Amino acid sequence: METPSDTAVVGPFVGAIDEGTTSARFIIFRAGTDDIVCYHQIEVPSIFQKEGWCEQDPMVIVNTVNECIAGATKKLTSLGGQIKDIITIGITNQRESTVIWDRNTGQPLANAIIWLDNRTTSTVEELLEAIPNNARNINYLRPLCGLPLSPYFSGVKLRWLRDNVPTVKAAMDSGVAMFGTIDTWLMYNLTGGKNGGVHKTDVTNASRTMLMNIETLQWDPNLLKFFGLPKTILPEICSSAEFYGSLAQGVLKGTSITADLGDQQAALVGQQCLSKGQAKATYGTGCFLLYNTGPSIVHSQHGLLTTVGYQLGRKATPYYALEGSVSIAGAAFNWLRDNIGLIQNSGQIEAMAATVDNSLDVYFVPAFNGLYAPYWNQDARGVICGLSEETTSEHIVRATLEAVCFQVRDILDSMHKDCKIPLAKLMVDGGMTVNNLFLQLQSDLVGIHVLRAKIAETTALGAAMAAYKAVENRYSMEAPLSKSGPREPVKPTIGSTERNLRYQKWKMAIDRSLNWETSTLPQGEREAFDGA
Ligand SMILES: Nc1ncnc2c1ncn2[C@@H]1O[C@H](COP(=O)(O)OP(=O)(O)O)[C@@H](O)[C@H]1O
Ligand SMILES: O=P(O)(O)OC[C@H](O)CO
Repeated sequence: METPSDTAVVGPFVGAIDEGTTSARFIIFRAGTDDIVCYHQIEVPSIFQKEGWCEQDPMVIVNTVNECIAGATKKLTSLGGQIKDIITIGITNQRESTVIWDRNTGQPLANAIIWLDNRTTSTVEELLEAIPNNARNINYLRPLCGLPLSPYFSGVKLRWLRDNVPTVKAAMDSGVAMFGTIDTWLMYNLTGGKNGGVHKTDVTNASRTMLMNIETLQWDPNLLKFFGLPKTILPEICSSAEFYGSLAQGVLKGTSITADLGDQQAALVGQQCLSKGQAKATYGTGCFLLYNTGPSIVHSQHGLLTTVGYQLGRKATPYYALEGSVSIAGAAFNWLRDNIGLIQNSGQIEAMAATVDNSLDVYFVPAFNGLYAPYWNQDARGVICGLSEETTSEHIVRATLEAVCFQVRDILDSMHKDCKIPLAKLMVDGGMTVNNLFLQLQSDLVGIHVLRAKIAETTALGAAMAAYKAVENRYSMEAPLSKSGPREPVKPTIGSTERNLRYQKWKMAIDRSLNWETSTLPQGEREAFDGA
């Protein structure tokens, strides 16, 4: 007869903290495998103080992660597992979101400015004005950091904090300010906070700040000068897989942290896109497509980001990626639910969209906070075009799914132009990929094989794999994972003529959304409008 000890889960285990935009989770994997033993997940609320602003409370983020650790380890114990068998943990996080705190008190000086936050459009304008020869070129810093000037990145958010929050400016001037992306903030707190907490980040997160030189992988004095930021606030840049520090308290006191990666890069690792030419797309709040360019830095000529993919060890070769970032993907459905009331929950989306054969020529560009790749147009705003008397809610829901697919086509076209080799298949993961119709539309509208990940938690898996690699040298990241056997590709069912016609219409919709915020009416019409 089976006894409890026969069924108890057995270590070694590796833990992964995944601190995403909408929720935090702590997931416990069987070491070196993609077997999830247990996990605990809690939503993290965003604070919307003003139009275009998006913040989170840094202390709530830390407390939520600690609760997730407590919750998951409790479940591990109830399964008969031993907490001491968690041999190490990795951290993965929403990127670019910016925290600044006081090194004496360990307390935040402001709420975290979340990556989606659009308050810094005027900061971008001011920075553009500072570019020599009146060039106003958003790509001015690309050769140094691989990124265009955009409200998206941490350097711009930090500059806004310096210019608009007097206590931050004073703390920067007096040398007591510390800056971190969410990984750094969490690690500082988990390893002791003001009482000896480490101040570190990894190359993937640092590559999203606009402050790191993409070649040297060190903070760049010219970039710091451009943004007017002091070096004293910055964490040490480490590889993505090495010893960072040990937890200072709680049930995991003494456990080492041996990995740190931005969430999209962690998903690249978790999807085992570890060779040049492999790519993955993660569809959550936004959508992020990363294409592994190997050890070479490819500077995009077509609106993509050059970013660090991973560096799995202090002496390991850094791998780079081209990234296409879409700020609004699944978030468009949250808007349909919360602001418009067109759907009640995400479970309805597939069935509703499937009741119609097509979107009846409706095109929806959900450019709520401007358009990211490849347009980088912070003044774009959302449009729904092609409405007719026959248009129903179902057509709009279907057009919303298609909007994500077309945005991915925009990115893949740019990748093709930058890398010359068309992508044969795309690994996909994230919340939207439970939707089978969506995967079919993605395959149809791009003309590519789409392969869904077999485990949903590829991001956490990537962090766990990197953390294990740092403590177990013999572990091969390419080793087959039990759940990652051959995946059934979703293949295109429409031809290129239809695909290209639909894409031309999408481009027309994009034209209508670009520069909306700064568009002015012709003089006569403006006066008539003002007088109305
Ligand atoms: N069946 C579905 N069809 C389309 N979108 C979905 C579906 N289920 C969830 N989503 C979207 O996926 C997103 C959540 O995915 P998730 O990967 O958890 O996001 P994140 O990591 O950004 O928090 C939500 O924006 C939601 O609207
Ligand atoms: O938390 P996610 O999954 O929405 O990812 C956010 C990205 O890292 C932003 O760049």
